[in-house]
Amino acid sequence: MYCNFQKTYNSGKRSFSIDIEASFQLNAINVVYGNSGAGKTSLLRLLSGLDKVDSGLIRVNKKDWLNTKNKTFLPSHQREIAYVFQDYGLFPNMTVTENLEFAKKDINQTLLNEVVEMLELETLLKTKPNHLSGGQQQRIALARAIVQEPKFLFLDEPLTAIDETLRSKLQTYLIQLQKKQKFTVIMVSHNLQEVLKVASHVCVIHQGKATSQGIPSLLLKENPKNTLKAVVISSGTLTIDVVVETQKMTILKENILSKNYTIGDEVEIKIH
Ligand SMILES: Nc1ncnc2c1ncn2[C@@H]1O[C@H](COP(=O)(O)OP(=O)(O)OP(=O)(O)O)[C@@H](O)[C@H]1O
Repeated sequence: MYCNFQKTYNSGKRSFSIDIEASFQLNAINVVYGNSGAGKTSLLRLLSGLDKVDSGLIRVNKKDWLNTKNKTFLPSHQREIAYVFQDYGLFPNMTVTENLEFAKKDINQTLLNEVVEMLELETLLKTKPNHLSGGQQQRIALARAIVQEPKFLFLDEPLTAIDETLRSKLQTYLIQLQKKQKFTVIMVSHNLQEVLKVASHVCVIHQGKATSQGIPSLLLKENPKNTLKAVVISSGTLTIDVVVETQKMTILKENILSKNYTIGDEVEIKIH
């Protein structure tokens, strides 16, 4: 997927311009990474056709989703995208089951059952979204997107409200599911650990521009001041392994006890 487009958002006296040239890998997990306000959500909305660009091109498999030169504009539903919004966008008047079943005609029951189990939704099925926590609603929004069996899954910070243990499990599930279903994921994240775990391609956004793109280890090289947070769970040598698709990368080995850390302390680790 290739895009090169421009858009200026205006609200009152403030304006924000996006000018992005980027490529995303098909049948892979791509992460859009950047600080708050960098333009990540805007990029996703423009790629999906929810917002219209001022000028530019989006080309997917030699087909134009958008080309302002010849006025091509494929509406969102024709791009075969399922979108998980930052505010979840669930139907408040429907139960969880109804929200999920409404997502697709002739829903794949096997996939639905698997997703309900993996996202731990069994006990929530008869409840309406406004009786649920943010993390629970986020899981339902993710489930609803997956059962649509889209070609493209656009995820805007889909796991932020979910506790760490379940988040890690869901990241692993997303990696496995992507390999099985072979869809293309474009996922917004500002969590470096998440990028390293799930992404095979990363696009870094800064002030509305794509500043670097490539495999996640490239991102680390280009941002050597990035840090990871870890909690000391045992004494001895601290080794952190990060699996990036086929690569295994040891970030740092150091004797933590020599620095007077004790079990339970949070440590920040610089990436070399
Ligand atoms: N419809 C709009 N009208 C005016 N300004 C907008 C509009 N949409 C986005 N912006 C501005 O564009 C900038 C980028 O917003 P965006 O939500 O894309 O950032 P982000 O990287 O996703 O941030 P976050 O991580 O905090 O969600 C912000 O300054 C925002 O105020």
